[in-house]
Amino acid sequence: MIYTLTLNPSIDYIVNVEKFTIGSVNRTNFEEKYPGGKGINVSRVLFNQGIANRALGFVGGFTGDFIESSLKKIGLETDFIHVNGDSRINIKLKSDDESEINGLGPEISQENIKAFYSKLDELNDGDILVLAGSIPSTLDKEIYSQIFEYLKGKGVKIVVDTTGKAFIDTLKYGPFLVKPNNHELEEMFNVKINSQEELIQYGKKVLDMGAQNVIISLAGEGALMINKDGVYRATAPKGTVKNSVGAGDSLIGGFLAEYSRSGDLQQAFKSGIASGSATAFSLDIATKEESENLYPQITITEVK
Ligand SMILES: Nc1ncnc2c1ncn2[C@@H]1O[C@H](COP(=O)(O)OP(=O)(O)OP(=O)(O)O)[C@@H](O)[C@H]1O
Ligand SMILES: O=P(O)(O)OC[C@@]1(O)O[C@H](CO)[C@@H](O)[C@@H]1O
Repeated sequence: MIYTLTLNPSIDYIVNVEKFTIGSVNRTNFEEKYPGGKGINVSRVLFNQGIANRALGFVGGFTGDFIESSLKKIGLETDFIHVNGDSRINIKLKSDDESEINGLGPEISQENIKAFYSKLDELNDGDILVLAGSIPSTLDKEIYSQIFEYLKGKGVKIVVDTTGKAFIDTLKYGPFLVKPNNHELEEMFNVKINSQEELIQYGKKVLDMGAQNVIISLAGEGALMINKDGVYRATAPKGTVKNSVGAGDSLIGGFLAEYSRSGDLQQAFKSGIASGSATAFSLDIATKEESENLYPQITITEVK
C-alpha cells in the first residue's frame, strides 16, 4: 500500500486575473477550488492512475471538511486526524506571472500527533510512505526525521519532498526517493548552478548523503535522475502551461504509480515526467489519459 502524508493540507484557490495590479481592486475572470497539499496531490495522481493509496494528514474546520469530502467523493481513501482550527486556503494567482500565497494552517496538538503515530503502526514491509510538503510552524521541525526513526527496520520505503534542514536531516536515513528542483538544490548547497554537469555534481552529493534515487526536476526542461545505476536525463514534452501547481507532486505520483506496477526505475522516471507535464498542461491534477498521451514525446537518455 502507498501512503501519503500531508501535514498541512490546503484548499488551493486558483484565480485568474487578467492584469493583476498591486494596490488596486482586481477581479477574477476564472476561479476554481481543489483539495491541495503536496501529499494529497501525490495521492490524487496515484488514484487517477488506478493505484490504491491512502492519504494521511491533519485537517480541520469547514476547509478541512471540503478537502476530506472532495477526496472521499471521488473514492480516494483518506485517514485524516481532525484538528481544532481551520485547514488553510492557499491562493494561486495566475496573471502575467504565477504567484502563490500559502497559509499558516491550524495548530496541531500533542494529542493529534499521538493519534497520527498510531496510524503509522499500520505500515508494514513493502509499503511506501510519501512525506511531502512544508512542516507547519506548530510542529516539531524534526518530525520527518522522527517518522524515519519510528519506522526504522520495518521495511517501509520513504519518499521525501520538502526543503531546508528538514530535508537534509532525512538523508542519513536513506530515503527511497527525493525530488529537489534545481532551485532547491542551489539553496541546499548555497551555490549557483550553471550547467548540467554541476546539477549532476550536486545531485551525486545528495546520493552520497544517503538518498537511493535523486530526481532533480527542471520544470519545462524535464529532469535528471541519479541513482547507483547511473545518471539519466528526461526531456519534457512541449505544451501550453495552464497551471503548474502540483507538477512536482505529479512527477512523484507518476513515478510511484509505474514503480508499483513494474518496479522499473527508468520506466517510473518516464511516467513521472509524463504526469508532471500533464499536470502543468491542465488546470487540475493530470488524469491517466492526459499523462499517457505525452509518453511518445519523452525520451530518457543515460548521461555518461
Ligand atoms: N513548463 C513546463 N513544460 C513541460 N513540463 C513541465 C513544465 N513545468 C513543469 N513540468 C513538468 O513537471 C515536472 C516537475 O516540475 P518542476 O520542476 O516545476 O517541479 P516543482 O518545482 O516541484 O513544481 P511545483 O512546486 O510547481 O509542484 C517537470 O520535471 C516536468 O516534467
Ligand atoms: O506550503 P507547502 O506545504 O510547501 O506547499 C503547499 C502547496 O503549495 O503545494 C502544493 C503544490 O506542490 C499545493 O497543492 C499546495 O498549496
